Amino acid sequence: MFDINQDRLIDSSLKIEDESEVSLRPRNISEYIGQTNAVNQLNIFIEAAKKRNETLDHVLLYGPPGLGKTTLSHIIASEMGVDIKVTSGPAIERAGDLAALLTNLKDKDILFIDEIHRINRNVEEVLYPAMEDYCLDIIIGKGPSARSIRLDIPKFTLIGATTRTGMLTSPLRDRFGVILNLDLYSVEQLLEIVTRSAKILDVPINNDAAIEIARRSRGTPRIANRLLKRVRDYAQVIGDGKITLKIAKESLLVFEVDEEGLDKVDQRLLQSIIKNFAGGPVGLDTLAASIGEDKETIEEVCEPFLIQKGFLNRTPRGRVATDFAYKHFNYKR
Ligand SMILES: Nc1ncnc2c1ncn2[C@@H]1O[C@H](COP(=O)(O)OP(=O)(O)OP(=O)(O)O)[C@@H](O)[C@H]1O
Ligand SMILES: [Mg+2]
Repeated sequence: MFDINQDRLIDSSLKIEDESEVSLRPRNISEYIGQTNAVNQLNIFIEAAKKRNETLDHVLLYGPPGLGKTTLSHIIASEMGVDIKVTSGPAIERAGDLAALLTNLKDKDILFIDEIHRINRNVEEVLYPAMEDYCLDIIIGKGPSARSIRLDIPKFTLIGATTRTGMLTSPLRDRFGVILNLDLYSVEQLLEIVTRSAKILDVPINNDAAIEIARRSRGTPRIANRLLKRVRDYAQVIGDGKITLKIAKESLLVFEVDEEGLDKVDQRLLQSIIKNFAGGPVGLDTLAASIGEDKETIEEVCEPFLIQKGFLNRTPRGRVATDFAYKHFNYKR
């Protein structure tokens, strides 16, 4: 009936079906829930740039996947009243690709580069003068007759998104005037998001059911929206279409998301630290090998949430399971 033996439901990376999430995407700053710190700062910079009729300074957004970096970039563009071109680090293969993108922009336009930490080294070097002086240094010819010419490009704004600033080289990081960190969302904020999305999707939902979904969304709007859609399917097939607390709990059980929002990977990770490594400390490499997941997923997807929730600590000697984790799985120290 419900074959959910698919990928990780709780995975916050973008899936094909999430494309329909575009309709759930907030269009302006007033619809954007939470991230007050980032939003307040942005409001000021946008206002100031508009007053001076200048280009917005380059912005770097960082935080775990699915927290709204892409959404925020589109909102910045619409608040500034400019166009935005979207690309990603791995998509820009050669310096020439970047040059083509940049020369096609207009003054004040935004170039959004997702996963900017995965940008090619040669391409990155073209970005430096582009960001700093709005120009490109192009080399014409080869060997002794080669010469370099400077080409002016429009005064654009670069918005870069990355999961961790630590993965950026410092010359690149230093060229961003504004660096904003997006935090995991609180249950209250996720509740607002679930309620808003349910309204847009036109599914009736009880408040206690919405809280349940919010609680199990690992602090991530993308997961909240995804769980809401799956629970909606369940409600329509098993129930009468309305999402009640009972329906929400039942379906989340089928999807193997526990009461704290931990999925199978989170559970395996914590249980492995407890059972195989006596609670830790255990190094990331060893841990990754023991549960057969890659390091990046553990660091960028699992850990921020597990640390926020108090299940896990990162120490200089490795990862440690907390008392709370022991209690959650009913293990004794
Ligand atoms: N502040 C918010 N308020 C309401 N909904 C939000 C908010 N932030 C994100 N969302 C919802 O979550 C979805 C995912 O957001 P988005 O694609 O912007 O994440 P992201 O940080 O760019 O993720 P990734 O790092 O994977 O690219 C959006 O489609 C939107 O529906
Ligand atoms: Mg994105």
